Amino acid sequence: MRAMIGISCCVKAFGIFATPNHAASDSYIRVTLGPIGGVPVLLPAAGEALVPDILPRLDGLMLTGSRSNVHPDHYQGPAHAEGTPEDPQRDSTTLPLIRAAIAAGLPVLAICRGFQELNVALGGSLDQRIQDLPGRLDHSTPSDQKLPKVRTGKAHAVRLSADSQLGKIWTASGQRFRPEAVPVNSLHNQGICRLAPRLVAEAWAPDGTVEAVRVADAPGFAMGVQWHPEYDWEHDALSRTIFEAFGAACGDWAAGRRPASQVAQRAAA
Ligand SMILES: N[C@@H](CCC(=O)NCCCC(=O)O)C(=O)O
Repeated sequence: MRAMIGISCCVKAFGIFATPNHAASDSYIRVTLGPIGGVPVLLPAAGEALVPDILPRLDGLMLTGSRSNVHPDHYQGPAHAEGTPEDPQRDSTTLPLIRAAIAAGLPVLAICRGFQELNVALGGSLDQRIQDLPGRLDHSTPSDQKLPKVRTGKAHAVRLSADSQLGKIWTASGQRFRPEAVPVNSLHNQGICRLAPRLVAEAWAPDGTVEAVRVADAPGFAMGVQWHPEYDWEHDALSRTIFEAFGAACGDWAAGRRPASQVAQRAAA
C-alpha cells in the first residue's frame, strides 16, 4: 500500500470572478507520484479543526512553496509592506498541522514557504525582505521572470554543516557532492531570522541565510529546505535523493514501522 502524502494547499483566486480555490502546484503532485512513491493528498487550507481528523490518515506531510507569506502576527513581526501576498487560511492550517505532525513523529518535508512555516510553527521568526538587509544577496526571482532556466535554475551554492542529516542522506545514497558548495535554485524574499529552538540549521547561503534545517529531537525524517528540489529532481540526483529519502520514511510509516528512537521513547513512557 503506497504512503498517503499530505500536501499543503494555498487559497488562490481563479477565474473572472476571482473565486477562492484551494490549490497546489503540479510539481508537488508529480514528485509525489515519482521519487516519493506515494499518493498525493491535497490538504485544503480549512483551518486547525481538521488537523485531528487529517493527521492520523497521513503517512507523511509535505509543506509546499508559495508566493504568499506567513503573516507576521505569527512571529510578532512588523506588518508586511503594502502589497506583500499573504494567505491567512493557509497559515491557520499549516502551523498547527506542523506542530501536530512533529509531535506525532510523522515524516515532514518543508519546502520554501513550508520551510519558513516550520520555523514559525516551532517558535522562530522571519526576515521579510532579506535582499534589503546589509550584506545579503537577492534570493528572489522577479515575478515577471518568464524564462524557466532563470526562474528555477541554480542561483547560488549552499554550505552543509559537517553533521547535517542532508549530507548523511546524500552520502548514504552514494551521491557525489561538495558539502561546501551544493548548487541550489532560489525563489524567495523572506528567510529565517530567529531560528526556532527545536531546529538545527544544516546549510547556509554565502550571505549566511539559513537554507536547510532539521528538527533536533524528531525521531525520524523531519527537515526543511529554503530552495525548490521539486523543480530539479528529474535532472538532479541530489534533489531526487531528498524526495526518495522522504518517501522511504513515509513508506515505513505506512507499513507501521516506526523509527527505533520513537519505539524506545514510547516503551520508556
Ligand atoms: N513567499 C515566500 C516563500 C517563497 C516561496 O515559497 N517561493 C515559491 C515560489 C513559487 C512560484 O514562484 O510559483 C518568500 O518570498 O520568501
